[in-house]
Amino acid sequence: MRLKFTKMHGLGNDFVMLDGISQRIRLSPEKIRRLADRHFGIGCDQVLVVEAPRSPDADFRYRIFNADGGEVENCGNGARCFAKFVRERRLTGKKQLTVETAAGPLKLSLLDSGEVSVDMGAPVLEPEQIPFCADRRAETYPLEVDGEVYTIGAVSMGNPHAVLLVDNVDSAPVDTLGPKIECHERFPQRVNVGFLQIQSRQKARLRVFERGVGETRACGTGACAAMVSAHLRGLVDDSLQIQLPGGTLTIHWGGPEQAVTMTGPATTVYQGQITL
Ligand SMILES: N[C@H](CCC[C@H](N)C(=O)O)C(=O)O
Repeated sequence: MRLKFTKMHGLGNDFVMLDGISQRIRLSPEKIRRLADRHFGIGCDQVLVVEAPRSPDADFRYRIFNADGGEVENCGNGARCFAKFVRERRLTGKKQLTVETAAGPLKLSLLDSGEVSVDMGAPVLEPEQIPFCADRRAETYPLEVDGEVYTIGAVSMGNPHAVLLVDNVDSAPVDTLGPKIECHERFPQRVNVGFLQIQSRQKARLRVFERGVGETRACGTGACAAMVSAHLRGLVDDSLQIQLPGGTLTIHWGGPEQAVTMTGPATTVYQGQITL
């Protein structure tokens, strides 16, 4: 199978973008892993496949696959890259888009600045919907890992996130604690793990160990989940600048039942073809 692709990134969280409208795409988990492999394939954190919408209310549908081959529900950085991708490929002339994802519809706006703003929908906080095993909904939960108890927030942005507060992200145990929490038994579908350093009520730093990938240079849904968890704990205002290793996202959330808005860049790196 010969595939045309576009390599893109959102703050260094990188993607192989595939137009599934003008080319017929059949991808097994093994083929996804091959595309994502940084030595035997193109190399990326996620593979995104753009398709025609199933609903008349949407402009497109897009599917998201982690580097390990698993399909997931949502991808914030990917949503921004998707919006730029469909404009650049002239699949649409619109600047306001509705896209179907496995987590539901997202509304995206291409801004004159070149950045993209995404209405990420309202966070999900009920443990069984995250999913996370807990007796009741709370702002924070104790989580035991190797005999030590950590305090986490648990939030879904369509995909599951655990959020830990740290004094300094540079010294956070991302590589050691990240994978242990990713596969913790209380997260039956595994989980993305965010390490959040709050600098003020308007600024924070974040590193994310992503489910199915490992640490990435940025995580859009992770930034949204971290903001929600910090807001629930009364630690930040309604608008937060989050600095990730790859750059900064602006996240806005007014409180429970309200949508989270994420704004940031999307970058096209190159186009190519691959035979799988
Ligand atoms: N690893 C995530 C999917 C990609 C999310 C991330 N790249 C973003 O920008 O939100 C998961 O398994 O739920």
